[in-house]
Amino acid sequence: MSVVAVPGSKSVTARALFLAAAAEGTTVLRRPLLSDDTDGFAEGLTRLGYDVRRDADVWLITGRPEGPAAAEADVYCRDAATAARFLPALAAAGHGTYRFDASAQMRRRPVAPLTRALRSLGVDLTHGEAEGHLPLTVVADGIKGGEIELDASLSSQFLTALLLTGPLTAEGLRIRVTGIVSVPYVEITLAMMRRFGVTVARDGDTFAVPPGGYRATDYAIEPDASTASYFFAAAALTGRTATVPGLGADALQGDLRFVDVLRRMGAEVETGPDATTVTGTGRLSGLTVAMRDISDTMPTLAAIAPFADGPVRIEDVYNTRVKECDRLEACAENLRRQGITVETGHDWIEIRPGTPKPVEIACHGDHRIAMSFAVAGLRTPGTTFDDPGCVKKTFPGFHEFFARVRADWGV
Ligand SMILES: O=C(O)C1=C[C@@H](OP(=O)(O)O)[C@@H](O)[C@H](O)C1
Ligand SMILES: C=C(OP(=O)(O)O)C(=O)O
Repeated sequence: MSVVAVPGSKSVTARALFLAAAAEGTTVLRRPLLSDDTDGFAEGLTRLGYDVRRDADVWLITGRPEGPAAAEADVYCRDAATAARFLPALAAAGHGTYRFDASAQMRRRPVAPLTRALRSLGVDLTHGEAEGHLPLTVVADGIKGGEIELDASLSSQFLTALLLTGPLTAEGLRIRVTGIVSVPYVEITLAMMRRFGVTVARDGDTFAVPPGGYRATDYAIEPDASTASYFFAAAALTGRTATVPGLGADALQGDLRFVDVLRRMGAEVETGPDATTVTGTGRLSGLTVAMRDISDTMPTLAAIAPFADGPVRIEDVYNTRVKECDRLEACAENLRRQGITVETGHDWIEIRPGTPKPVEIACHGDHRIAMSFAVAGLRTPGTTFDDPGCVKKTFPGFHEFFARVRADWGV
C-alpha cells in the first residue's frame, strides 16, 4: 500500500488565480500547484499589475474587479494554454494595452474561436504574426457584454475564459456553444465561480453569466487528477496499491474518472469520501473507450496499452492533436519505436498487445508523453527520455517523486 500525495491541480490553480484577481478583496489560496504553468500564470497576473504574494503553500491575491492595474504590459505565457487563453480575456475587461506571447509550442496552438468571440464583443484585438495564434495584443477599454456564439470543439478553455470573464463585463454575457470537448473542465469552472460568488444559469447549450459578484475567499486547491493517473496506472501495471488522498467522491476534476477505465481493464478501485485507491490485480484487459471528456489521460492509457491482453482502442480524442504536441501521433511514434503495432485515425488510436523494447522516448516537449512512458517504463527497464525536464509544465519533481514511489513498492 502506498499513499501517493500528488501536487495541486493545474486547472484549479489557474482558475483560482483568475477568480482571485477578479474578486473584491484578498483571496487566500492554499496548496496551489508549483509548476511552470502556474508560475507563468501568477507571473502574468503580476505583470498586469495585480498584487500576488506567494509563499510556498499559501498565495495571497488582492483582486481588482475593475481590471489590471498596469496601463501597459507584456505577458509571456510560456507553454501554458490556461494562461494564453484565460489572461487575454481577463485583460480585455480592463483598460490598457496588453501584449501576450508564448513559447513556440503554445504559439502553434489555436486561440481563434476565443479571439473571434472577444472581437465580436467589441474588443480591439490583433494577432501579431499568424491570425488565430499568439502573439496578440489587446487594447482594452472594458467589455459591455451581450450575446455571443462560440465553437469550443477544439478546446473548452475558450468557453472557460469567457465564463470567467462574464462577471467583469458591464451587462453580463450570454454564450451559445456550438460544439464542445472536455466538458468536465467547464464544470470545474462553474463550480469554482460559485465558490467566488457567481452562479451561471445554464439552459442547454446557452450559458448566462450575470455581471459583477465575485468575492474573495479562502480556497484549498485539490490534488491534480491528471497527475494522479500516472500513479493509478502504475499500480494497475505492477499489481501494487496507490492511494491518492484529497481526491475523493466530491473531487471537481473529471480526470479522476480515469480510474473507471482502469476498473474496466481489471484493476480494483475504491473511491472514498477523501481519497481514491487503485490496486493492480495482475489482469489488464483490452477495451474500447471514448476519452473526449478526459483526454489528458489518453497518453497514460496509450503508454500502458501494450501490456493489456487485447487491443486497446481509444476514440473521440481529436483535440489531443492540438495539445503540447500532436499526442495521437507522439504516442503512436513512441509505441512503434518500441516495436508495438499501432494504428491511428482522425480522432482515434488502436494499440495491439506486445512487449515494448527499451528505447529513448521522444517527448516532443510534452510533460504527459514523458510521464506516461515513465509509467510504462516500470515494465520496460532501460527506457530513457530525450527531454525528461519537460515534466516541469505540471510536475517539476516528477522523476524524483516517481523514484520514491517505485522504491516504496519495490519495483
Ligand atoms: O481548462 C483547463 O484547465 C483544461 C482543459 C483541457 O483542455 P481542452 O479544453 O483544450 O481539451 C485540458 O486538456 C487542459 O489540460 C486543462
Ligand atoms: C493540455 C494540457 O495543458 P494546457 O492545455 O493547459 O496547456 C495538459 O496539461 O495536458
